[in-house]
Formats: sequence, structure tokens, C-alpha cells
Amino acid sequence: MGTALIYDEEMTKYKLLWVDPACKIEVPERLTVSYEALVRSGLSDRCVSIPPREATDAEILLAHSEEYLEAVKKTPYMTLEDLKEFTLQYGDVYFHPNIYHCAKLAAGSALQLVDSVMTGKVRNGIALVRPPGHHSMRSAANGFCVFNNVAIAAQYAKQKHGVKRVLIVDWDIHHGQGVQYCFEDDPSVLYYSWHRYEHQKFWPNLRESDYDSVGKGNGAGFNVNVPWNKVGMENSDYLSIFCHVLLPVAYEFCPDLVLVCAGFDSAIGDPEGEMCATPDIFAHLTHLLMNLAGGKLCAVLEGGYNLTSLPQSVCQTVQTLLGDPLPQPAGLRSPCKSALESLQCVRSAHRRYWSFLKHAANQPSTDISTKRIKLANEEEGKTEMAVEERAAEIKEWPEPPERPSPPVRCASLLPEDVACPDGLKLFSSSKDLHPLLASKLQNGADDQDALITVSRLYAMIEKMLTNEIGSGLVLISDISAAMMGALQDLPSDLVDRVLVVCVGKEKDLNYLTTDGKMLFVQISDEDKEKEKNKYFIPVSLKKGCSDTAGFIQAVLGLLLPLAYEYDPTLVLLVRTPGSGVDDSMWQQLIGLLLGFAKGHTLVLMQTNEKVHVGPTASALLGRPAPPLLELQTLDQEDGEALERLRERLQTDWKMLQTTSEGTE
Ligand SMILES: NCCCNCCCCCC(=O)CS
Ligand SMILES: [Zn+2]
Repeated sequence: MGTALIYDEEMTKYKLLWVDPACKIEVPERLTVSYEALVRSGLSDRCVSIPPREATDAEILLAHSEEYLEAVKKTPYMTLEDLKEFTLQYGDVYFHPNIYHCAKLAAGSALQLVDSVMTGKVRNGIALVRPPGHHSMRSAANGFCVFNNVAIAAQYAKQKHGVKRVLIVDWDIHHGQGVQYCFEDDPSVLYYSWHRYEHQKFWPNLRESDYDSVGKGNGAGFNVNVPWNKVGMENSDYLSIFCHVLLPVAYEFCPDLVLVCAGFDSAIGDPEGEMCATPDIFAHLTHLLMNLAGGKLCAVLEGGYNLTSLPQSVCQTVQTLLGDPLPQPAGLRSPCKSALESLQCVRSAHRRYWSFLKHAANQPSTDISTKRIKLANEEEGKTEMAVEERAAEIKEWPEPPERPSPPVRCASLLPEDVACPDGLKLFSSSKDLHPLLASKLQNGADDQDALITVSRLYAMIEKMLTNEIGSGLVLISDISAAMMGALQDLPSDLVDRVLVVCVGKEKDLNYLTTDGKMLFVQISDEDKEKEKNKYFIPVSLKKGCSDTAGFIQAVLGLLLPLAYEYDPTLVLLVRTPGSGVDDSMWQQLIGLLLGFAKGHTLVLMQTNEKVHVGPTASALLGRPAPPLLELQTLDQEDGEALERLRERLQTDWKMLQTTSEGTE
């Protein structure tokens, strides 16, 4: 299934008609440069083009009052003076004779997107719209927004398509207070937003944008605010928040639809955000959401004002929606102290609502809410530097890397009696022994055909590293012997960083290296605490890999941050017999791992587990994993054990930090 693209140049046909410094960045070119970049890169041709439509009154009233709608309806007939007058009653927004028409098209585009995804016409999609929506409230326009496109879309999805749980991810750099107000007592809509806050000093300067606004009444826990109290946040800050806050909560919430308030003012170069995250980060943020809700994801443009990083970020997002390989995440490092403070505050504010956060550290000593009060008092004196001055420090950043699709998306090495799943290509390699292994043969290595298998494995890996092959699936008779053989020399001669993820128990792991050429993470029911070292991480779950809640927490809270920091050039995923991992969890794991090493994941399974070949192939081909069944809550002991393991490892692995304790 494809990716929908909704765009119409009609939505470029309104602009600011008078002088207002706060609004001048919201220009029609935002849409044209984004769409033109999609055309120039050939991405628009690969999408399913869906026309926008005007939202009806009834649809707009899903999130707005009648009096507000009636008032906006009058604007097309207003004189310039009337428009100015009308605008004065709202904040940081402007009206234009054609903005009501465009606002209906923007909201209607979001609804077209929801229909296309919910009816299975496409898998996912993006709507490039103006005016944006997430600041507009029930009876007020605000922050360039007239109708709340995504809030209307969420209500519409519930009402028309019977969607039970909607996740809204707002990665725009501003707090979508309009969305928060709309759903704060509604447990069927989980609103997640990060936003520049600077202890309430940044627009819209709302007390309720802080981390302690968790939702009200039945909605308590279903509103997650992550305040950025400093500018200059980087890729590592964004990814650590996704791994340690958003994803655990999102998986536990188990949505059947994901809506993204896709604002790109959170990208480097933006005058509003003043952050330093590079456009390729949106490839990863999109990817991390694509295995939720069976892949049903609708992205709707919000902000984004740098006419270079905006189109780059839009292209990165669309390319991921289309299933192209991800770029290796650029230069990750430790999340900054301020991000860790926010991370700790959000996790502690939500620990009582989400079993995955239950073991989070308690309220931090340096509670940032006291800072808010103190700074607010100091605030009287200081005047804000003009946004223009600060934006002048705009940094340079590299063009996002090419993300070529390999000619063979997934190759397989299977025994003769196992049929090759559709979509996979049988890997044929020369029968003779790989030169790296020839020496073994001379000193009479015992198992001839194991060596042949390992040799063909090497050949496949070589083709992955030259991007002739994307991912691989290999069935072998005996996992442990082959694995030992294959891994013995693999790191030193073939690739420089291999992430080995071993699902299930594996007895003798004596080939582990400690030189960093290989990071070995094992998830099983075995407790190997004592053997742990920086590059061998045994994660033990009491009930083993069949415990989906424990497994997904180990993957999200440990494996993902480790993998981002390690940044492997190859991922080797080994499933040992009797691991007990269920297929949907297995597919979720593969889907997430494909985000690393440009999609070069090689799966090793034992022939007697060939019943799992179908689901494995489906995941390796980029098909979305089925939603995990209602997750049972995380086992208390396992939760504590995972938390202890994370705490102990965080000195070596900075992406595992979730508190600011111990940072300079
Ligand atoms: N009143 C002092 C300066 C305020 N600047 C307001 C900018 C609104 C931005 C809204 C936006 O980007 C939507 S995504
Ligand atoms: Zn914004």
C-alpha cells in the first residue's frame, strides 16, 4: 500500500496584508518550497496524490463553537480595516479574505488523509497545508491557526471510522495548546507534545504547557508535555525523549491511529525554534511511529519557517513514509542536562499513569518548576532579544544524505525444502569457501557444511555493505555452532560495528569481543548479570521473551537508545529456538531494528522454526507489524531489574540516561 500526498496551491493564496512582526514568517512560500522539493526529488511521483476538500460546518464544529465558525465565515467579505479589527481579538494570527477558504481546505485535507488511511486506500500519508491548526481553540484563532486541523481529524476518525484510541504526536516546536484543551479530559486521545518553553518565557507562555499538565479527570495521564527549557536541542535530545517517554507510553496506549502535528520549526535553522536537530532526524521520528497502529499514520503540516530546513525535513519524512532506508543518525551524543531534567520531570509526573514509567526516578532534586517561578519573577526586567537577532546565529548543516533503495530489498538463504517467501530473493553465492574461512579449512575445521553456510553468510553480508542487498533472512540447522563460527571473525574483517541482538538463550558466548567491534544484547530468561560488560548486555525477563510487556520495555528503554548511540553498520538479529517471542512482537522488533545500519538487518533463525519465516519476511520487507495485543502491565520485578540495569549501564552509554543526576 502507498503513501498519500495532499497538496493544493490554493492554500498558498493568502498572506499577511499589513505589518505585524509576529506573523511575517508565516508566508505562502512555506508550502511551495516544500511541494517543489518533493517534486524535484521525485518523491511526489511515488506518492498517491489525493485532492483536498473543504471541511463541512459539521466537521469544523467537532472542535469549534458555532459562534466562532459564524464569525470566521464573515471574513471573506471584510474590508482590510475590518480584517485588521477582527484580527485584534486574537493573538499572533492574521486574517485575509481567502484564509477561511484555505482553513476549510486545510482541515478537509486532514480528513481526506484520515479517510484514505482508514479505508486502506493507502498505508500512511502527509498533508501539506496552510493555515496550520494546533494553536487554534474552540472559539479562538491563535498562532497563525484558524481551525484545529488535527483535533478535527481525531474527532472525525473516532466518529466516522469508529477509531477507539488516537495518538497525536506533536513534534512542532510550539505547544499545541488548542489540541491539549480539546482532549485533556478524553482518555481516547493521547496528546504528546514537546515544545520550546524556557520556563514559561517562550510563546505562548502558558503555565499549562509544563510537564505537570498530565490531563484532567478521566484524561489524567493522556496528556504528555515535554518542555524544552533551553534552545539548541540536538538529535540525541529528541531521540532520547522518544525512547524514554513517548514510545513506552505509545506502545502501552496501543493506538489504532497515529496523527502527527508535523511542524518542522523544531529543525535546525528555524527562527522560532532555534534548535539544532538536523532534517534527517524526522526520518527517524517518523520511522519510530510507523509500527504503531498497524502503520496507520497521518502527518499534517503545522509550523516550519526556515525555507531550507523545512523542505529538507518534509522530504525526509515522506521518504520514510514510502519505506526507503533510513540515514545513519548523525553524530549522536549525550542528551544535554536540560533535556535530562525535562525527561526526568515528565517521567516522574507520569509514573503513576503508565506501567512502563512506574520505575522512573522520583521528582528530581533540581525541580525545574521552582526555576520557572524564580525566572518569571526576574522576567520583568529583561526584554526579549528580537527573534531576528537570535535567528542571525543560524548554523550551517549538511544536506541530508542520499537514501538509495538497494536493488534487492531482502535476500534469503534457505534450505532446499523451505519455500522462499514472496518478495524475498533467493541469495545465490558461489559454492567455494569465503577466503576468510579458507584458513579454517586447512586446520581441519570439523564441520564442513557449517563452514559453507557461514561462508555464504559472509558473502551476503558483503553484498549488504555495498547496498546491493537491504536485509537478509538466513535459516540454518544449528544456530549456536554457526553463530560461533560466523561471529568469530565477522567484526574484525568484514564490518566495523555489528549490533547482535540475540532473542532467547544461547549457551556459550565465548566469542564475544570487548573491543567495541560488536555490541551483543541478549534478551532471554537467563540471568547473566555477572558476565555483563560494556559490550555484552544480558537482559533477563523472568518469564522470558513471551512476556510482551517486559520485552517491549527492554527494546524501547534499553535496546533502542543503545543502538542509536552505538550506530552499527550491520544488525544481526538471532532468534534461538524456544525463545517464546510471539510473532507480532518479533515483527515490531524487526521493524524498529530496520531503522539502524541503513536497513541492513540480517536475521538468523533455525530451520526447525521455519513456521516464523512468513512474518519475518513481511517485517523485513517493511510491512508494518500488526498492533501488539492489549499489553498486560509490566511485571514489577522485571521493571525494577530493567531500571537497575539501565542505571548501571548509563555511565558507559549516555543515551540510557533518564535523569540529570551526575551530569555536569
Ligand atoms: N508576541 C511575541 C512574539 C510571539 N511570536 C509568536 C509566534 C507564533 C508562532 C506560531 C507558530 O509557529 C505555529 S506552528
Ligand atoms: Zn510551531
